[in-house]
Amino acid sequence: MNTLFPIFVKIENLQTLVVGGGYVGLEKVTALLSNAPHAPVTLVSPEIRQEIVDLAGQHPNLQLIYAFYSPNHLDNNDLVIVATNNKAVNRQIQVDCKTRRILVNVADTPDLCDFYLSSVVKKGDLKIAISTNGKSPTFAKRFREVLEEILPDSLQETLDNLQAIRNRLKGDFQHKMERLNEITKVMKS
Ligand SMILES: C[C@@]1(CC(=O)O)c2cc3[nH]c(cc4nc(cc5[nH]c(cc(n2)[C@H]1CCC(=O)O)[C@@](C)(CC(=O)O)[C@@H]5CCC(=O)O)C(CC(=O)O)=C4CCC(=O)O)c(CCC(=O)O)c3CC(=O)O
Ligand SMILES: NC(=O)C1=CN([C@@H]2O[C@H](COP(=O)(O)OP(=O)(O)OC[C@H]3O[C@@H](n4cnc5c(N)ncnc54)[C@H](O)[C@@H]3O)[C@@H](O)[C@H]2O)C=CC1
Repeated sequence: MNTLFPIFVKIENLQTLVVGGGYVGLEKVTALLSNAPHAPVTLVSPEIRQEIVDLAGQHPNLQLIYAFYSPNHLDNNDLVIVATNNKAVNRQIQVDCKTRRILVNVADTPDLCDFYLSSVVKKGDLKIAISTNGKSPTFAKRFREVLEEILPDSLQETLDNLQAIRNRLKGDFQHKMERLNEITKVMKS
């Protein structure tokens, strides 16, 4: 069954905590900040990879805490991504998050995740998130590369033009919808 419900989150408006400062922590922080450079993110870990320290140098909104996880680190956070190399700690953090109704991702344990990260294709304002329902992240990565290759850079111009037309169109909702459907019909051929 594929029951995942995709949403696009305004991560700048939320507080995100990443637990674990290793390779996976780096991947997840990079994923967050490459989409939203100003998103407020805190990373807690006794040891933190140099690449993450460098990222914090470029992003004042990335706060580093050198400590082992404790439940008070969850305070004021909306989303938590767990990436320690200790399964028992990961599980405990997941339980703590559920108690507090905080959405949680445990990178190495799909069954403990409330949400998955996706492969992200971005061409200007167009963003496509790819999921394989946890089956093959590598397929998601490869498919992202295929889409990045085939989507033309001119897409942004098309979106800008469509926005201008959308803003100019007068009339009721029905009329606008019909016009915009008419104008974009060419995409289907
Ligand atoms: C369920 C999910 C939960 C989550 O992490 O959110 C999850 C779980 C796991 N990943 C594992 C491994 C790898 N993950 C990647 C890469 C990515 N993983 C991402 C997402 C997800 N990974 C979620 C499902 C997404 C979906 O539905 O497709 C991407 C898309 C987004 C991101 O992480 O930002 C990002 C690609 C970004 C890009 O480049 O576009 C690579 C390849 C690589 O890095 O080259 C490998 C090694 C190869 C392999 O093992 O497949 C393991 C085994 C760990 C172990 O063996 O210890 C588990 C655990 C398990 O499956 O049990
Ligand atoms: N979902 C995914 O994409 C993938 C998941 N994994 C899994 O993710 C986990 C982490 O992998 P890596 O980052 O490569 O490991 P790593 O060993 O590079 O990093 C682990 C980090 O966790 C920190 N840590 C340990 N105990 C902690 C605690 N109590 N509180 C806070 N931080 C703590 C360590 O200081 C270290 O910085 C592994 O269990 C691995 O199996 C691995 C590859 C891909």
